[in-house]
Amino acid sequence: MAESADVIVIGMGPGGESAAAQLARAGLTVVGIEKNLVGGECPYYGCIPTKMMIRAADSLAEARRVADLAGAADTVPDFAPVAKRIREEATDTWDDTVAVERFEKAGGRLVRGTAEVTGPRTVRVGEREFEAGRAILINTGTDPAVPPIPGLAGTPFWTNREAVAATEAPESLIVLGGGAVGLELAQSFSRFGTRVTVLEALDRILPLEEPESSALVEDVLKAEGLDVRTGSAAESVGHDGTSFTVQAGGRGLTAERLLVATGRRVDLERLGLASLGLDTTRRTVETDPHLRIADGVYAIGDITGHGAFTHMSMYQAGIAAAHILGDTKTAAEYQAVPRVTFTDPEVGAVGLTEQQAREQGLSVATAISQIPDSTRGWIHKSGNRGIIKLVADTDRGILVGATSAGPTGGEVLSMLTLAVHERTPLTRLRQMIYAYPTFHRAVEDAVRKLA
Ligand SMILES: Cc1cc2nc3c(=O)[nH]c(=O)nc-3n(C[C@H](O)[C@H](O)[C@H](O)COP(=O)(O)OP(=O)(O)OC[C@H]3O[C@@H](n4cnc5c(N)ncnc54)[C@H](O)[C@@H]3O)c2cc1C
Ligand SMILES: NC(=O)c1ccc[n+]([C@@H]2O[C@H](COP(=O)([O-])OP(=O)(O)OC[C@H]3O[C@@H](n4cnc5c(N)ncnc54)[C@H](O)[C@@H]3O)[C@@H](O)[C@H]2O)c1
Repeated sequence: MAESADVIVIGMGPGGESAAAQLARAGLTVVGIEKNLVGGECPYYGCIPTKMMIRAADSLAEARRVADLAGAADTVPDFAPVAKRIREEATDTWDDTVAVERFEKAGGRLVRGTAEVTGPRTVRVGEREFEAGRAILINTGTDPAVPPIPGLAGTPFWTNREAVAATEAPESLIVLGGGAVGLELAQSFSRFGTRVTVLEALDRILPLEEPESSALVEDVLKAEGLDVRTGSAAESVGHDGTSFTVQAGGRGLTAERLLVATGRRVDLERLGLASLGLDTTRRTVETDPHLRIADGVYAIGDITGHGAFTHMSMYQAGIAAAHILGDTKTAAEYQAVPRVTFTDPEVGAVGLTEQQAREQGLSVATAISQIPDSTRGWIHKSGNRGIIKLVADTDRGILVGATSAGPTGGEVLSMLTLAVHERTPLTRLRQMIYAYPTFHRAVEDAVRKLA
């Protein structure tokens, strides 16, 4: 006989966990189904452990800047404290007991296993059947995509999941993919002494961001000694028991480790979405403004295709949970989706890129200011590379997109996110007071240039 609950949450990623707890606290009976770890990719294999690596790697880079600014500092990189932090503070050695207890304390019931949707109100986990009285909420996220490169399958390559479990920095590393995962890990390991090569198939790294951001980060990485090759897809991979060999662009590269960071994949077929009459060959599911993919079935997070970020998953969780609880007014808005790639310099961006704005037929004006030309950037000196780029819709007199790359670029982004979100008139941005000497004063410079 089917076990019943008001709401069944499939996949307890950041958004699933949050929505499930909200709904349980509101008094609904909630079953959360998770096949691996409650909390999902972000705390155990993604955001948190990688940002711990970045924090440590950046401290090494900052110490190396002492020579330019304040005398001398010797650094002796040691990966052991990072590995220890990731195990003990971030992941409890990949144990989710604390998260499970938190969910149960909120009133939820956790079921371990792989769930499959079998109908608009029914879910199967192995031999067990579940029936949802009110809703099914899907938050199953993504897995690393592994390209079909000859020789790759069967080798002991890393994805982000193995990379964050490293106990030492490898002597050498080849990174396939110059997106956020590849670059954050490439720069971190390099700062610990790893010899790093990045192979990006397209003609620039960070291809989803502004070309100026791609050029900036490529420049900085190369100056730090990373070998960054764009327009360079791996043709074959080999492993001799000790090291990897990668053929790319007619040349052979060798390294102790290989990191595959070439994007993510979803399997809507295995999730059973055909039972809802949905097309399971797609890479994402189509949601309505309340995150419904069918009557009474909600989807949130990476699988919705609105940005594979924890903040998106959490944002959508709030809207879906509210709708399940009867709030039919609050709807998802996506005109100001912020994102930050935590390289040094950080690349923050919100809304549309210039190319996206032009493709939408907007009447576009752009302006760029250089962080080193700002007073704060000039004072900062070492490690001051960065830009502010604004993308305006001149018909409406508002910003539709912006990039904030530089030291604390992700933090400076906040005011630009607010401006895009609130559609603040450019005239008002011109009239506001920007504190001196901050990095965000470079925004004022760019706003003036737009005029
Ligand atoms: C290396 C790395 C670094 C990242 N850094 C950042 C960052 O700094 N900032 C940021 O915002 N984002 C970052 N991300 C992205 C972020 O991790 C994801 O966007 C975030 O985890 C939200 O994903 P999600 O909610 O869709 O679900 P996920 O976190 O992917 O969780 C989905 C859960 O569902 C479970 N599941 C899947 N299928 C089933 C099933 N059939 N039955 C039961 N359970 C199932 C999985 O086991 C998993 O626990 C990073 C990602 C990576 C890989
Ligand atoms: N700071 C953050 O918020 C953060 C950090 C990491 C990941 N994420 C999220 O996780 C998702 C996955 O990140 P990702 O970096 O794996 O994916 P991505 O899609 O951002 O980048 C993958 C890169 O690999 C390249 N590529 C694809 N196939 C290749 C091949 N065979 N050889 C060489 N290059 C190849 C692509 O052109 C692309 O540039 C992203 O969508 C991102 O939103 C976010």
